[in-house]
Amino acid sequence: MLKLDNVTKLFNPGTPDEKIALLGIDLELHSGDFVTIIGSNGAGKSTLMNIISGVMKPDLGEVRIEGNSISHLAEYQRSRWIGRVFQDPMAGTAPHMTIEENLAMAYKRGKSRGLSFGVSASKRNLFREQLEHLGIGLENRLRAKVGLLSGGERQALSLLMATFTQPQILLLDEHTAALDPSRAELITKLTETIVREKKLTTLMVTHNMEQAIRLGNRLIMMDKGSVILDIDETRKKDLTVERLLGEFEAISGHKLADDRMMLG
Ligand SMILES: Nc1ncnc2c1ncn2[C@@H]1O[C@H](COP(=O)(O)OP(=O)(O)OP(=O)(O)O)[C@@H](O)[C@H]1O
Repeated sequence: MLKLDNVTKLFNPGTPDEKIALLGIDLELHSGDFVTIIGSNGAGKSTLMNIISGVMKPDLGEVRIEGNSISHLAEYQRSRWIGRVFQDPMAGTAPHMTIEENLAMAYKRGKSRGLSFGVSASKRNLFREQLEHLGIGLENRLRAKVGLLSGGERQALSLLMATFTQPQILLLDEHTAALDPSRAELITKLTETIVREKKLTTLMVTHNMEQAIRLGNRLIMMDKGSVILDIDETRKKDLTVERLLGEFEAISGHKLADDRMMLG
């Protein structure tokens, strides 16, 4: 499904500020995999998400979907296959547009040119149906401006928009980190439901160890630009936060340093 071969990214190469953000990453996600990623500060998690989504190009290596290289494609060209939800609830939606206009925009993604952002009666019914499924009453506020929604409501809408057209890959970039605990839990539950129902292949960066262990069928730990631990479903079932931190320390030779780390 998604395959990264030898993906390497340096910032400021050849200068005293040179930073190796990713060092020869080989990673394969199979269809339906839900992989959580944790790692220390500056491990390369955001760079990895940016390279998969096309925000950045790698210096070396290839990104492939279903065997086809997408390395040469720009972010907007990849958006038909890749949905992304960011940490910042403001990032995934247009605040001055209404809920239905935002959904119309998401609906159009990856479709041929010429379709308008207009909202026909049949589209409105589809949007209402999808919003109802979120279970937070947004279906009654189709014409409300998105800027008026709470952070949790915007993240729920962002999640729906990112997955509306059934992307092949869903990237979740600490998407619950900016929310209070009850809203974060709501978005986590919605994520689980949407990923399960739409059978999405998902990569989720989180600073919440307990969440990383509980969600998904595979867990990856990164440190200094490399994947240092790749834990499958069977091993993940017996994992605890303590054991995970212990394994990290044994392999990396240092304690996990993460300013935003939450144990559970
Ligand atoms: N635009 C940039 N210019 C220079 N260096 C950068 C840039 N973006 C990232 N880096 C560096 O690349 C490395 C990887 O950064 P990245 O943001 O991918 O890590 P991260 O795992 O997401 O970290 P965190 O969890 O602390 O946000 C770090 O050393 C970082 O300082």
